[in-house]
Amino acid sequence: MSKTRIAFIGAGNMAASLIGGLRAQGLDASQIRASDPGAETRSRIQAEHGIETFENNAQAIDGADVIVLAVKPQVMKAVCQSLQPNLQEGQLIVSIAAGITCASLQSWVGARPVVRCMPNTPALLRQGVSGLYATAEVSSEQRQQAEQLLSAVGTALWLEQEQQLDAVTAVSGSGPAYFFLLIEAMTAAGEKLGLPRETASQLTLQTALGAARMAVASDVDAAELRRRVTSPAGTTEAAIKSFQASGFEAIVEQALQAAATRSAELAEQLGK
Ligand SMILES: NC(=O)C1=CN([C@@H]2O[C@H](COP(=O)(O)OP(=O)(O)OC[C@H]3O[C@@H](n4cnc5c(N)ncnc54)[C@H](OP(=O)(O)O)[C@@H]3O)[C@@H](O)[C@H]2O)C=CC1
Ligand SMILES: O=C(O)[C@@H]1CCC=N1
Repeated sequence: MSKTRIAFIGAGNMAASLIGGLRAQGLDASQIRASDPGAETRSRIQAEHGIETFENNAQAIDGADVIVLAVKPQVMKAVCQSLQPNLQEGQLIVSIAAGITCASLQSWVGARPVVRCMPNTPALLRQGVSGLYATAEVSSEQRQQAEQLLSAVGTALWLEQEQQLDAVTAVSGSGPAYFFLLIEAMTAAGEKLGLPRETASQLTLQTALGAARMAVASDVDAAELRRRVTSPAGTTEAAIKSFQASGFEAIVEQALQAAATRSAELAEQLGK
């Protein structure tokens, strides 16, 4: 990574998280470029990270070793097709878009090395996790470059099958939103039980943080940690029984299935 030059196409939420992580890891601002149609977006990213920005995508990729496609899936085809004539030999394409397959990307940019990955927004705090899949054209040096890019913002896990990215998207790509939803719901319920909103919020947030840290640090699994909180005939047991009577596990399974199905649908709808 010491000399790798990286160009981001699209400088929105995820690109900003990744650029922040790379800069915090010590990558020089001169090694990173970004392009985006939004003048305000470009000014913000330039001011925050000191990198050069462009309105024109072709200018941003000139001389880059790695091109990170960080645009919405809906514009990916148009972006790839407009980049294609300007791509240079040996450039690695890394896509972070939900749903869009390597086959679609290669049909738009040519049979080039492509890594498809799915990061998540805690990348902003370098607490992200990503799944990565590489096409056969990707060299071992390029695999390392992609892994270092995603490792700069958290944990990077290689996948054997591209299809597994639908599941990664359902679990960790969209996952932060599920925890935020639980935080919202617990805070509101605490308030209904008579706590001031700010107190309910602090109790919920510190409990979420503490539980996640315990689960990560512990040598026993989450089910055992849960059992240790659950006294026989106590308060936790009452709450867990209520969750389970409402089909908690099935609700979670159905929600993740809906996300994975949507990921596959995006591939179908936007991949041609
Ligand atoms: N947000 C998340 O939690 C995650 C998102 N992803 C994936 O990351 C990708 C980006 O998502 P996110 O960062 O949230 O989206 P954002 O909308 O925040 O960022 C996308 C950026 O691309 C810009 N853009 C639009 N058209 C072009 C173009 N032709 N050339 C260059 N830039 C362009 C947009 O500008 P404008 O707004 O003006 O259109 C916007 O600034 C998506 O494909 C998503 O699936 C992956 C994992 C997690
Ligand atoms: O909701 C989405 O489609 C994107 C992909 C994963 C998280 N956000």
